[in-house]
Amino acid sequence: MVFSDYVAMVGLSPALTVHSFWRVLCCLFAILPIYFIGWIIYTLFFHPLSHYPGPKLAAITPLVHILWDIRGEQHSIIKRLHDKYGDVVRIAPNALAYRAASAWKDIYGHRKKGQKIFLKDPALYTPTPNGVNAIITANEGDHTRMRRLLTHAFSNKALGEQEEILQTYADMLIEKLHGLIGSSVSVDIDITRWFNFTTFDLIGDLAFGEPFGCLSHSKYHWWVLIILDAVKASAYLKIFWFYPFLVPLVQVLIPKHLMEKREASFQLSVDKIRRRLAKGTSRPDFTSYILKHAKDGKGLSPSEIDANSAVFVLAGSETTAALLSGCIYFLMCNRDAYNRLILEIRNAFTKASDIKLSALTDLPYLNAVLTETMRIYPPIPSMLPRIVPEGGAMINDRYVPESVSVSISLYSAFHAATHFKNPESFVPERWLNESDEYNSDMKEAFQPYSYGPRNCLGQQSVPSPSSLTNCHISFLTYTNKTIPSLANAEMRLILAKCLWNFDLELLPESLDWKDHKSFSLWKRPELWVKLFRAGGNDAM
Ligand code: HEM
Repeated sequence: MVFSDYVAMVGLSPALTVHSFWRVLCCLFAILPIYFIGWIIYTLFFHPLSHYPGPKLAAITPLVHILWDIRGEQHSIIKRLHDKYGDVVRIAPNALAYRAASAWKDIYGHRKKGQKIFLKDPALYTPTPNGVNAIITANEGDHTRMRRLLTHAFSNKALGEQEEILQTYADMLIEKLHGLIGSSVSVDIDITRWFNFTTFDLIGDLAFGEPFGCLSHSKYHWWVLIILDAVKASAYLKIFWFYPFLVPLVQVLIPKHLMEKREASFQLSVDKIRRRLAKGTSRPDFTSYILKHAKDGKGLSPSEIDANSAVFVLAGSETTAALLSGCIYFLMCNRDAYNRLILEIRNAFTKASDIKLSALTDLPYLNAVLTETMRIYPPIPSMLPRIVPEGGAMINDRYVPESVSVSISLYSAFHAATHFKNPESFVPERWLNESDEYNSDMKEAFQPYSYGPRNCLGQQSVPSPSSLTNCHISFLTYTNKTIPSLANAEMRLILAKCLWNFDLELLPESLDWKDHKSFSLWKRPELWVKLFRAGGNDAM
């Protein structure tokens, strides 16, 4: 409907109304700058966060930090800001980013009775494309129900039953890599793709009862290729949280291919989980645990099962694949660490079939290497924003008013010189008590799996259901040899088998590999290495 039609319809004199329309428009144009100037003065000088340091432009508009996200630079920019301004930085009109160790407990820790919890910031945690919340985005009540149910799939007992599945994919990887070398002395490979193949196939089997077929076909399944684009779409979706009036422009503002990939990746996981549910078998995958409560009313609804399965695949594959790639890169760049690890692994096992999960917990250097990789190259380098509850809260010994979005930046906290000596150096020894050199490291700042009731389910090991309500972790959890977990078990097994079977050398094209972008997860480029059969490289 054009303006004149509208005028005719409401029965106004066209001349008068056109005149009024222009007057209203002119007034609007006059008022807008006044509004914006007023907003800038308020947000910089009178807003409750105006005393927090940070870039002025970011304090005025959330668009600045959305731009950091969209450009994949959030992790490095926040680190630079912390180095410049200190442990807390205002990164948006209503958002603070922390790096202090105490903020873990203040923001993410378990609450005392009567204390309100910090809910996940809905600007980042959007429901899956079916509009349903999975465990990662669920509200408190639904989260407790889902976590209680799903925790059983990650118990020690479950892990024991799942070992066979883990071994199958680790062995398939080794067999494929041997096949690539064939009768040659060595082969040049992009090792990131092989780790991706393995962790996606493995988690596909655990979540859906069928792998993605990446290892068997030696190529990416389309789902794996688009998954990071699907995550990237979420960075764009944030714009609509801050500016809901832009929703009608969704088609214009978000690249169409990103939205399509988000939908397609979700639909594939729905198809796969439906196939798994139809089989109804009792193999020791996640679904069998979910199905145990299907009929007693305590279980997940079909759409919750869809949503959670998609989350499992993403949470459980990209993270471990990133860590393994990072681990190989830092070992290649630090030959002393590499040689020490090779020695530990090869001395521990005389034959490949001896490499069992239980035996791997006894290799301190292996665990120290994985932990140090997690520090220097955390698989989730970004922020995990939460909303300060009603009444406000003390964070890092300072009062923060309610409704403010607060987060730790994992990358920044783990790279802070105030927390770790030589933060940019790869030093697995800092996690072993061999000398006093790294005693001053503030290890409490290091929580790569997050902290408190919403920490990572995949790192959690649950001895008995009675301890479910008190499952917070300390950094000891993943260096402590007595506590395996799915994430640790998988990474130890794959890394140990690779290094027992092969020697590796970094190729020149990947020397600067570590400098890349992140979109909640890393956008890993190819990592080119020369692969030899163990002992087959005379130069080593
Ligand atoms: C190196 C490996 C891993 C790292 C560093 C990691 C890290 C994390 C982090 C930081 C969170 C908190 C996310 C948030 O607050 O938004 C999380 C949550 C989660 N992770 Fe992991 N993760 C890893 C592996 C896994 C694996 C193998 C699985 C298995 C499927 C898994 C499943 C989950 C689930 C289900 C959640 C949501 C838990 C909840 O909200 O209660 N993760 N992970």
